[in-house]
Amino acid sequence: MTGSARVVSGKAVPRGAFPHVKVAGGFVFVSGTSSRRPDNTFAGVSVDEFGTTDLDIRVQTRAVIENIRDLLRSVGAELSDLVQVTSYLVNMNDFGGYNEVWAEFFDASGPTRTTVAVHQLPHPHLLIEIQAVALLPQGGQS
Ligand SMILES: O=C(O)C/C=C/C(=O)C(=O)O
Repeated sequence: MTGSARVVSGKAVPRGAFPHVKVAGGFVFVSGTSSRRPDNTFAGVSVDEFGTTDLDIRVQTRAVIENIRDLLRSVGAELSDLVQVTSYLVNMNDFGGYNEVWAEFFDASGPTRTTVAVHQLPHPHLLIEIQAVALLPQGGQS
């Protein structure tokens, strides 16, 4: 297969036969990433004793970006190396909270971005998933 693919230890295991990251042609391709933790719980999700579920777009967005940061670091790249991002929201009413947290990490010199709403993500507690491409810096692990 083309490129160098990695499943990164210490991160939530992919829920299918695909890697977290693939380095190819000098770029790092990051698979769709959620707020899922290594123990398969989710940041930004709380359920009370009655089963009432609270989903927090700000917490989920921050966790997704931090998960992508960790995946990039596994090959020697950083968030500042991102060149293109696609974000998937299940509800565009979350756009404001998502955008607010985004701006804690990036400004208009950062990656190009496209945000779309999708019908569903791979778990009902997910509000957001992000897929990204970074330029592998000199000294990164291809
Ligand atoms: O890994 C997750 O929690 C969410 C992302 C899943 C995918 O994008 C996928 O399985 O293709």
